[in-house]
Amino acid sequence: MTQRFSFEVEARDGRARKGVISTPRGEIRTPAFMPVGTAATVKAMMPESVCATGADILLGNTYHLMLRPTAERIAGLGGLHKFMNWDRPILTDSGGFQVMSLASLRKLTEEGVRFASHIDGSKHMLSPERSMEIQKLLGSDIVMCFDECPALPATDAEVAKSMALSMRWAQRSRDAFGDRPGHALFGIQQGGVTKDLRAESAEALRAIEFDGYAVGGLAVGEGQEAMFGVLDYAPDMLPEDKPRYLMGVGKPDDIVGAVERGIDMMDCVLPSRSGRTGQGWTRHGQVNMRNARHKDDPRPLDEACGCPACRNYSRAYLHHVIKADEIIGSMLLTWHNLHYYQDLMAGLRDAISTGALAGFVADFHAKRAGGDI
Ligand SMILES: CNc1nc2c(CCNCC3CCCC3)c3nc(N)[nH]c(=O)c3cc2[nH]1
Repeated sequence: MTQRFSFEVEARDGRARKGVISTPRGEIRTPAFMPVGTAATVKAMMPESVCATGADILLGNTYHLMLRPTAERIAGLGGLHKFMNWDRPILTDSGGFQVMSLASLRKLTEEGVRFASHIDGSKHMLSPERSMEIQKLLGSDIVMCFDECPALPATDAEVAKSMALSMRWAQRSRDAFGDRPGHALFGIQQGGVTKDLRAESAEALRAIEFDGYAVGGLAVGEGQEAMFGVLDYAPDMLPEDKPRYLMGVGKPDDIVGAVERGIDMMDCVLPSRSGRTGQGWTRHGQVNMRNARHKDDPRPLDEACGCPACRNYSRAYLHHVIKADEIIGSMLLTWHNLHYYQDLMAGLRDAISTGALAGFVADFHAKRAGGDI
């Protein structure tokens, strides 16, 4: 087991890369999908179940954990890994994005963001320095810079101003992070959908030097076409030998398109959140298990899936427990969705290592019937 953080690209197919990130807490096979564990739990999943789906790393959340139970309490109890019984790598987001989407009474200044908790209205402040301190208290293996993600629609001037602030915050994050062997700090590229601003942001981050680089500021409502338009150039502006993390993405077809464009890591609440609402994601497309047509269907959700839900239960049963709002409904569909996402990542990794990505992608799209199946 290494005491350092490192990334090795093992194979390429076009712009896509297959590789491995080595950390003191274990290896991360890339391209990787990272399940989201916002409040120190991947909702409806035991940690051993998350591991069984094939996930090498999960996400924690500075914003939620600083409010409840607080980072100091988690540190006092041995850190986030021990607290949530997950001894593999954890990446934590820096909190800025969640403040802007969840908190109220927000005041943004050069210093940082003052806000009121969405839980109890108490007053808090996040800054690059405070975010680094919280992520250190949590003990996360991959720390994200404290940044500002502009809400769309935004003018070029607003995007430029926000990106410049994020780059100053990136320097302050780097300075506050210090030297923590075995722990990584990732910079976050901003710049909206404007190529010149994306280039300026990439140059600013290169000059500061990070262990990995995220493409931020996307999946905020711009749509897949505009997102792919940015991914047609933005990842290649970032250092080729470091991991590239596309934040907040996405649906299965978003993931396939992002991997084709050189992305190595992704996270999204979709498979877990939609699992709780009865949405199943399969190789043939999306299935709404609340639909009455499943009432008498003895078949599994996905014949070709090896997850516990598909091995041991019928669509009729899944439909019943979802409609009855039984807890096992969320458990089974979340498990299935996370298992499917990891199956997809394993397929992408295999395809890249055998130079067969184009065929894999063609087959992926051919299998997906339109609409519900
Ligand atoms: C869903 N779309 C989207 N998400 C973005 C996120 C959040 C990624 N997911 C984090 C987990 C979710 C809760 C706990 C951690 C972004 N985060 C940052 N810091 N910066 C972005 O530009 C940024 C941009 C994002 N776009």
